Amino acid sequence: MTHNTTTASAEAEVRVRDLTVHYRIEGTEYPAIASVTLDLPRGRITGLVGESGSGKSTLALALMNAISEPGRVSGGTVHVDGVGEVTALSAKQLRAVRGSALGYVFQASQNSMNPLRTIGRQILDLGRSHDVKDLPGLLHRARELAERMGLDGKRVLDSYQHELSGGMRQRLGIVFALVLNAKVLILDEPTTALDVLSQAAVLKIIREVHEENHLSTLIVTHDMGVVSEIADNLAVMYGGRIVEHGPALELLRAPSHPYTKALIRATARITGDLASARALPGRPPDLTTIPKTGCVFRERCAFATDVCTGSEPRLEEFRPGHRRACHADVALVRTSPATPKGDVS
Ligand SMILES: Nc1ncnc2c1ncn2[C@@H]1O[C@H](COP(=O)(O)OP(=O)(O)OP(=O)(O)O)[C@@H](O)[C@H]1O
Repeated sequence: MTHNTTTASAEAEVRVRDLTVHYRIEGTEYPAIASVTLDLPRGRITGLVGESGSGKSTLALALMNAISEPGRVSGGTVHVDGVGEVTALSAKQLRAVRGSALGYVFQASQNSMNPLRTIGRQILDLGRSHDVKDLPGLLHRARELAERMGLDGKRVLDSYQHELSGGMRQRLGIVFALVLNAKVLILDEPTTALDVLSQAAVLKIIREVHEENHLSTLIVTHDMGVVSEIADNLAVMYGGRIVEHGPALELLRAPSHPYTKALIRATARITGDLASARALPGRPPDLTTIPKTGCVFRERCAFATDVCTGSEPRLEEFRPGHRRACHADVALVRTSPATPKGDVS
């Protein structure tokens, strides 16, 4: 692991402030993420974790201003250095920025290639749509990246999507995200189609390319094992909120939010002990059941008191570069063996 130990000193390439996204369901709007404030520092990999439905993909899409109907960005800002305010860009400006300044691999993007064109032609299309002058150079870089991903570069560039396995397409998704030399890289579940060995190899390459190009990288995953291997900083989401954010090692060793603690305990690869790994009890809320007042985690939290029903805890820094949103005492959460409430599944 090559984790840095602080979030505070690095310069932020991406600054998200009070970002809120609503989805409309049967005529009523519900917040999928609420007042998210987060910096993605240059040269750092930030892991975004949380159970299914916590709002991770919505946040990743909102960073690119790519939320579509029935959703909308209803508040807040996303500032990217060298690009400006992303939520204020026109559709044309957005097309130019996506892929070039902002590289991304969205969930299931291994299924979203053009079935009628070879991968090489699609790389050329990408280059042309971003006014790349040196197209042979672009192909060369794509081939080199593919080879670093453990693929036969020439073969995959000459292939059509249907000739490639899910794992190969997933690696190529990462090649597409990196080939235009983006400064910000957003990867949503980049290794889910890979077996554990390939996953480790691809994570290593992401880390190398990230360091060579001094990127700001966000990796979205529900897999704490993935982020424990690669992330410098971690942001933990629950019910559309960031509930803890700080240096990865510190957060993994001494979680200070009851939800982070439960999430880590449920991950055998981190505890290193299958027998001691405990399933996270209870279920996360969906959009219609997220509490409107108080702490969103209180119904599953072993530390909840009356104050958690009455007021929502703010995400506040309790030591440099480490923030959490919880009313309970930090030391108590860190030292107590308490597990979350709920019906053990
Ligand atoms: N297009 C949509 N219309 C309505 N609700 C949506 C839409 N997309 C997402 N949601 C809801 O918004 C909430 C957040 O979803 P999101 O996909 O961002 O979570 P996630 O943490 O990325 O989950 P997963 O790990 O399963 O992808 C969920 O309750 C989800 O059902």
